[in-house]
Amino acid sequence: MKLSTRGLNAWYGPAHILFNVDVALASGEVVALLGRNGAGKSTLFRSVMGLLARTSGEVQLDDRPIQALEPYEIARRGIGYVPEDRRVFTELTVEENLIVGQRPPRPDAPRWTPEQLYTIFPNLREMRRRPSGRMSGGEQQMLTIARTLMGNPALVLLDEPSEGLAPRIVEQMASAILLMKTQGLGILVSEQNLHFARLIADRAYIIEKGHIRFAGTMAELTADPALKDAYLAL
Ligand SMILES: Nc1ncnc2c1ncn2[C@@H]1O[C@H](COP(=O)(O)OP(=O)(O)OP(=O)(O)O)[C@@H](O)[C@H]1O
Repeated sequence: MKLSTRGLNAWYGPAHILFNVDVALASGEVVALLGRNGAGKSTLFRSVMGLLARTSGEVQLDDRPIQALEPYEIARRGIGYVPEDRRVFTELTVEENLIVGQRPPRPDAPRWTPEQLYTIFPNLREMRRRPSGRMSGGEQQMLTIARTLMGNPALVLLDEPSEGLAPRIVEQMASAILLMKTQGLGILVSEQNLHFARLIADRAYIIEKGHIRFAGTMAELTADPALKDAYLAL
């Protein structure tokens, strides 16, 4: 499956936030969307999911336009979205949260069970019967991702999955994302942290003030330190 935007613009009320954004994501690859606070990363994800009142340009899934669809229809076509404000059902146990996320399998996407997700996120297995309100922020972040995978998406958009995590948990998150990729999932990860992106991504985009300033491989990005100085946090 392939997701792409062409000439995507987005507004919040009168404020023009995204300018002619072209990005693409295919099954089986991890792509980083890098940019500072307020650069427009979350807005791009929300625009793709049909959550913004005003956009122009195109969002295509396998070359078919999806920008006129409702958010739930876009999700049903196989795009999973994990927003920054991770929300778990705090009264439910870890395993109950996973079951709530379950959707029918799709032929063109990896199929997940709680058991497989526990192999990717071993912490969740130990806590499977614990109410999810009694977990750390990092564990809740992992649970939100795992619950999204229970919907059997072909592609997922992860909004800053490493944010606020302890270094050891950041490493677990990186290996979880790489395991998700080996199952054939396509993953677009927004990130401020170049170090985390280097651990996981094949390609990257840099967004600044709503414009894509760089598109290329991680090797190309690493080879040009001026990009980091100009557009990314240290
Ligand atoms: N609901 C909103 N109404 C008006 N402006 C908004 C709204 N949400 C975000 N913005 C503005 O849009 C711009 C892009 O914000 P966005 O959240 O997409 O950035 P980001 O790259 O995801 O950064 P962050 O890491 O802070 O989430 C910022 O200038 C922000 O102030």
